[in-house]
Amino acid sequence: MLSIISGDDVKKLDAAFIKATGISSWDLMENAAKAFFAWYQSKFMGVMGKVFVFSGPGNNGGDGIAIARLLAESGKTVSVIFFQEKEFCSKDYTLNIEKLPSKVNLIHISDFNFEIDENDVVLDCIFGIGINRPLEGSYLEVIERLNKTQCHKVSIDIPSGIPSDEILQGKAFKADHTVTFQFPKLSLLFPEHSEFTGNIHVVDIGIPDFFIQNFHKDKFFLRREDIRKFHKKFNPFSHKGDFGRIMLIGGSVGKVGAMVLSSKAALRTGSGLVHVQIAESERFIMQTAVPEVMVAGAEEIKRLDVFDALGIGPGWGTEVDLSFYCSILKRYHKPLVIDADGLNLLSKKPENLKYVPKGSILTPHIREFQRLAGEVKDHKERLDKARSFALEHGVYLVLKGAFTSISTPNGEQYFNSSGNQYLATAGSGDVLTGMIASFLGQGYLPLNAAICGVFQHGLAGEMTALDKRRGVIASDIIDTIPATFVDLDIE
Ligand SMILES: NC(=O)C1=CN([C@@H]2O[C@H](COP(=O)(O)OP(=O)(O)OC[C@H]3O[C@@H](n4cnc5c(N)ncnc54)[C@H](OP(=O)(O)O)[C@@H]3O)[C@@H](O)[C@H]2O)[C@@H](O)CC1
Ligand SMILES: [K+]
Repeated sequence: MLSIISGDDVKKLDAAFIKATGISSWDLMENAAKAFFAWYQSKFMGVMGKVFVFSGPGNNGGDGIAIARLLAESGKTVSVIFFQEKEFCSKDYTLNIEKLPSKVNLIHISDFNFEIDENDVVLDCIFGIGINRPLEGSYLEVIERLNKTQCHKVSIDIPSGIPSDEILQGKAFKADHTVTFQFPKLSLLFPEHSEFTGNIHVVDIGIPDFFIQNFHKDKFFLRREDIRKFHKKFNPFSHKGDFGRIMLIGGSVGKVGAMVLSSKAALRTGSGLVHVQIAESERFIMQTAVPEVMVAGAEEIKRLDVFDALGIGPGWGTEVDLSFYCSILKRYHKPLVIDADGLNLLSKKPENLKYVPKGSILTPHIREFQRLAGEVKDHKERLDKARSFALEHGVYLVLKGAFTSISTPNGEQYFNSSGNQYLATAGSGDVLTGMIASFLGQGYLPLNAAICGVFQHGLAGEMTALDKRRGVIASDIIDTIPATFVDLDIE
């Protein structure tokens, strides 16, 4: 798991790492350049065009010049386009200029004619996390011109113009790929910046995560290799009771499909027993669609505590008797999952939030969260609000979207890295509810249930999109859940 630290802390981290290990700041830049070069070789070596490296005056520009050297040594035709004479540039920029082989064309921006071909590659090393004001003058002109140029575009560390932790003011470089060092900068995860970042790739520059943790505050980036450790182990002696008994509550008239999806997803995620509480008239549809599910009667609703987890909300409608909802929340004493109409009903009567059992998992998408917590001006404020909401109510708040975030009752935030745009399809949220409720019912801690559910839901989306792309529907995601266990090597 990678810790996400602020741009200001990166500078302190660099200084502390250099002091502790005795390596030089130039070595660290060289590590960054080599890490980028390895990425480039794996992704871009087939691209035969020329490489244009646009280098700003700071260390981001210095990275670019070191990268230009490595690319030229590998046989590429490389030009460096610079903005400032070296005496106005950072120390490691200057050192790298001195090491640049003569075969690299070194061109001042005022002499550059912008003859860039479709097959050429532009590396954006104008500004990194040291940007401290909106772009202007020649920087702005060049970036606007590059944004209109057809070619391959890659940003180093962060698209130039975007600050590391804040929302962009003004313009920025539009990349097809952003190759970021060590961990994704927080602002790369904001939806407002998706048109600039392109695909995000994190490359390791050799600062161990335990070292970074000295600086970390409360934000983490979840990657595929992290997921195994959040899973419980089962063995051949495990029986269906060990896999949990859950109850899903929702499915009003005409909306029982949501419960079909949630309950199937829970079964595919490994639940031993799945009960559903739905509108009486929808019983036949439910049992035909998912024969493995048991439809709950009045008796089960009375004895809620026999269930290892509840999932409330899919297809429930907003006409539900609020006193019935409230009685469920008051009588159930373990963490549960609330989604969709379960959340909308809480927005209608926020005082009921106090009855939500501590450690429960709430899974709003952006609009549902807005109904619950109020308007925000941008994603940064939304994330801050999600954090304070989770702290205040003692819940795990799963804010769904690209890089779904999980805010915890102790103020931490975990960002998911799996998934794609094809998950934005009807019923996808119902699938996630079923998955998280299933893990919770299998005895996972709420954080682990949320992490495994969110990651594998995203992974199932990625895997099913391989041959379906925008044709992915929620049922395909469910069908792919078992393959995610295989893919991650989880028994
Ligand atoms: N551990 C790591 O992660 C490592 C990070 N590394 C790399 O270092 C990068 C950070 O480098 P950095 O701190 O030198 O900042 P960077 O973004 O190059 O620019 C600062 C310069 O720009 C200027 N300036 C600012 N805004 C401006 C504007 N709007 N318009 C005009 N000028 C503006 C500012 O000068 P000012 O005018 O404010 O005095 C200053 O000269 C990081 O992103 C990564 O690529 C690796 O090398 C090694 C390990
Ligand atoms: K950059």
